[in-house]
Amino acid sequence: MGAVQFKLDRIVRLIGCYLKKYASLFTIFISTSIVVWGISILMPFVTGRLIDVLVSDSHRSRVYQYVAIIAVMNIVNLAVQYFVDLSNTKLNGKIAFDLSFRIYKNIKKAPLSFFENADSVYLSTRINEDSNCIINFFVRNCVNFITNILTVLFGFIMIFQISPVITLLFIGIMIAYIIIYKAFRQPLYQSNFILVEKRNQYFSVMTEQFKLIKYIKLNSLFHTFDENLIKRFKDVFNTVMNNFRLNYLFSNLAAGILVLANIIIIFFGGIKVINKEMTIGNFTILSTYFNLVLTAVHYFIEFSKSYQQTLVSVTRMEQMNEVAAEHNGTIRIDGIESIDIRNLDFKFEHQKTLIKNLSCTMNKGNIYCIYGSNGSGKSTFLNMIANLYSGYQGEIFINSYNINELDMYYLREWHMAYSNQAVTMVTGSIYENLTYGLNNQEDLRDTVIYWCKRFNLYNKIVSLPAGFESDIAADYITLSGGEKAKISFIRALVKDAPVLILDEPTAAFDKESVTILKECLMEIKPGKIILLITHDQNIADIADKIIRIG
Ligand SMILES: Nc1ncnc2c1ncn2[C@@H]1O[C@H](COP(=O)(O)OP(=O)(O)OP(=O)(O)O)[C@@H](O)[C@H]1O
Repeated sequence: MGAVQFKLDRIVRLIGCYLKKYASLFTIFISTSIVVWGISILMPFVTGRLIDVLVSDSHRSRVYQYVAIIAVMNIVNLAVQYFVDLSNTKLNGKIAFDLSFRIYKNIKKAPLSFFENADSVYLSTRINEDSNCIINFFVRNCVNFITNILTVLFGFIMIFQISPVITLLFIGIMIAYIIIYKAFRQPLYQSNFILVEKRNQYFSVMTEQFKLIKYIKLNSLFHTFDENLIKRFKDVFNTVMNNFRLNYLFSNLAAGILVLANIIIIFFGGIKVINKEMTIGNFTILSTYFNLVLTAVHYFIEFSKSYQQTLVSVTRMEQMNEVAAEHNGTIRIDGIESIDIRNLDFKFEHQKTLIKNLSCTMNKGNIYCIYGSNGSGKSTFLNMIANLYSGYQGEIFINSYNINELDMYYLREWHMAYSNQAVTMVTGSIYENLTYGLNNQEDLRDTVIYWCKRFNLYNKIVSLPAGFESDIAADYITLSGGEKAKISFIRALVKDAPVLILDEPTAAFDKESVTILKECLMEIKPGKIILLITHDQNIADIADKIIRIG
């Protein structure tokens, strides 16, 4: 019991705060559920009494009385059930969102290295599936667990009053059930763990096919991808079947005992009625309460199955919740005058040194070209200035502050603009993509239009059916590589931050666009530090200084 208690504590630790946040919804849910339960528990008794009134020669008015009571009970039951379902749906939806939102928020603050080997679809399905499972389990059972215990107790008392012998049968059932549960507990947990892991991984492979659709088509890899999916499906399917067999065995062993018990009670009860030792009404009450109790016991069988599933989700959710956040300092500065790199050494784990003893200073009003061969560490260096990597030797200063002291989230949000070679588009309109994350987006429309015209993108956008408001998906494939690169670059320009970081901005540009980009970098450079990675000598000639990497 201690262990079970401890594990329930873990569930409450994860979602306890929502009990307070949604206290009124919980109150409605619990109170209405108790009313519905109360009616269901009293109904067999009233019905049994009605049967006895019908069998005996009682006055008609007593029959009417019972019928009226039963009718009222049913109507109240129907009406209250609506509020049970409504509050249940609201609680499930709201808390599942809150919990997954909290975990997403936490995970996003994890160091970049956490994501390097993590599959995004796997992670998001895992978080969503686990939060739904935990909330569903908690809301479904927070009332049902208590009412089913009460049902067992109440039924126990009723059965005892009518037949103490049958009460012994009932105790026997409970003992048999506990033995079965103890034998199955661990295998159920393990089987559920393997199943959810494999299911999430399979879903991730499935989604990957759509992400890579262009690649699949271009290389006509349909067959290879199909085979891969079929192979993985077989693996998941075997796991599903093993899990099914185990669950089936557990449920049916327990349910078999219940069926046996039911047959015994009908047999003995029937004989007692024939021998006139029990009235038909009492037999009805006995068998209905016995069935209610069996249903409650059955509930505990299902509860223990879903409890093991939920513990799997709790364990996985705890792992997500405990992912340590990356370091971020507290000092906020407004404006960036200089960036100072001192004796920087950096290597990725298990790799050779990438950046060795690098020192340089970058001041406002200059363009710095980061130069080096493929894989020499240029993008890594820019990421280090944004403080995305830790574990380096040496120091990086911004305005004389070590970047580890600075609130880099704030600095990146307001004082750094970034455009990289792998263009990032988000799901939303083109205009949203051009102004993503910026304040007062509508006020920026003139600026956005100005830069779009300058980069010959304006006519293309307004020719689309909804113009700037045309919706695009994050993996949108009908804009050209150059057009996407222009959107990414314009977004960085519109942000108008004191530091502009450009990682191969011209890789997809035509000659004319490269000239325009050079012109506009020259125009804006007086107020900014511009860091530029390029292999294009044609653009490198606007640099005030070359920083060599590797
Ligand atoms: N997160 C990472 N973990 C391990 N190795 C990494 C990681 N990111 C990059 N690397 C490796 O570090 C090296 C430098 O990568 P980086 O992207 O900085 O090179 P680059 O100079 O910008 O190259 P390119 O000119 O080809 O764009 C590469 O060999 C790359 O494989």
